Amino acid sequence: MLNLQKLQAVNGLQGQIQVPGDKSITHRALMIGAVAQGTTILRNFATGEDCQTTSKALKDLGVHMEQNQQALIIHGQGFAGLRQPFHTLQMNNSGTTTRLLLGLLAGSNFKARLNGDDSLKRRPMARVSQPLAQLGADITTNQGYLPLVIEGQSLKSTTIQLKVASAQVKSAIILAALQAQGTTKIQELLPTRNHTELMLQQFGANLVTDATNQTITVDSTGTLVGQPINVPGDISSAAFFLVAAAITPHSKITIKNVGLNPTRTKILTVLKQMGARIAITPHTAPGEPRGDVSIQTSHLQPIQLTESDIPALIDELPLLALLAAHADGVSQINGAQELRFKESDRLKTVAQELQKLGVVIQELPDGWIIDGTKKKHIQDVHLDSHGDHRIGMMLIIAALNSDAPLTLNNEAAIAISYPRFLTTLKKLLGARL
Ligand SMILES: O=C(O)C1=C[C@@H](OP(=O)(O)O)[C@@H](O)[C@H](O)C1
Ligand SMILES: C=C(OP(=O)(O)O)C(=O)O
Repeated sequence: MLNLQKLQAVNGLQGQIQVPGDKSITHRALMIGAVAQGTTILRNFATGEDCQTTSKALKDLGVHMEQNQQALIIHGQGFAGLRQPFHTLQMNNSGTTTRLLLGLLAGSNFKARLNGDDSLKRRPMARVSQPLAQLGADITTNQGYLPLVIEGQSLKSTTIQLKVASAQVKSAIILAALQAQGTTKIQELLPTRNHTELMLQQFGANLVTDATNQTITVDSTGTLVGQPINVPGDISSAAFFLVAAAITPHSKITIKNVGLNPTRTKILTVLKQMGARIAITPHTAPGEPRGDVSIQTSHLQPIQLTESDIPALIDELPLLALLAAHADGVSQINGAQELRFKESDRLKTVAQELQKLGVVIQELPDGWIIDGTKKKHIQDVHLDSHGDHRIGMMLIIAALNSDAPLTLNNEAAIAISYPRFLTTLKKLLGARL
């Protein structure tokens, strides 16, 4: 149990920090590096538990990797270099590992069994096994959930219309399409993060995107060649501190080297729309866009968001609820039903935990209504992450401005994406470590 009373922001948040490398990009670099030919050198990669789950699974599949102080070196031997694992592949808490790996293994010449922790076992896998089956994949799920068995098949290309706006599902299909005979067309429901597409283009895949039609065309004729990848800071991790500074008096912070891929930056747009004093200085480096982001304490206006706004800030929505609780008016978020399928049912857990803090928040089937003008007294000092890293970190930020004796249960979940979160937060608070 974490004592949150020790983490009060008495003098605001100040200073300059960096956040860990992007989790989504790290998962992809590990997997694509593993099936490319030659050496992939990965710098500034995410070291949280989810990405360790990916590297462990790849090692279990026979991929050779070594780590020195600055870089992870992956010795890829093509798709044909993957080997049947000796035991069940453990997906732990990571949805991205599970779903992308299914795409990677769909065209192999062996069988693998995948399982996960209790949270992951509650998350839907039919959304990925069904479209992969259209390419000829053979996946037997436990009624749409883990554990599952995948038996590699020779795959045939086709056209696939995605039924959910999910970068994980899209990426799984793209990774399978690289192994399918012919040309696969994927039609997205809404644009989602495009790190898989950008990285595969860098590695030499034959992949074309059409932003106007939201289609991706993948041909298996390209050859993937190992690449150097310098991962930008994770905007989804940076967001905790951006929101903390915006809502905490006397704050002014800068986060260096944050990933600024437009499919991920909606939180910055929304902060601006809400009136946050934010400045972005882009870098000119090649590869994924990145830059420095500065923010100060701000007077916030309410916001309305609908379905098309959601994918580009999907993981920041718990934080957005907290921002809305500090805005001068009533905010409404709709079209966010995907939050029910994350590490926890985030629509429910966010409402439940913020209500403990006296926030006036109503859970809707697909979002929330949050009245920032009507704060009640603290209802319960015992907060809970529900084993969900993003809920845990959001609650720590929510508690910064309270002098109540608050505690956080299940705080260990933070290590899923950000093991050093508290160290960095304490640095910004000026606290002794
Ligand atoms: O592709 C990815 O790396 C991710 C996609 C999103 O999930 P969905 O694809 O399920 O929306 C996001 O919530 C997750 O944290 C990471
Ligand atoms: C949903 C998340 O991750 P995953 O789906 O990979 O478990 C997340 O990091 O918020």
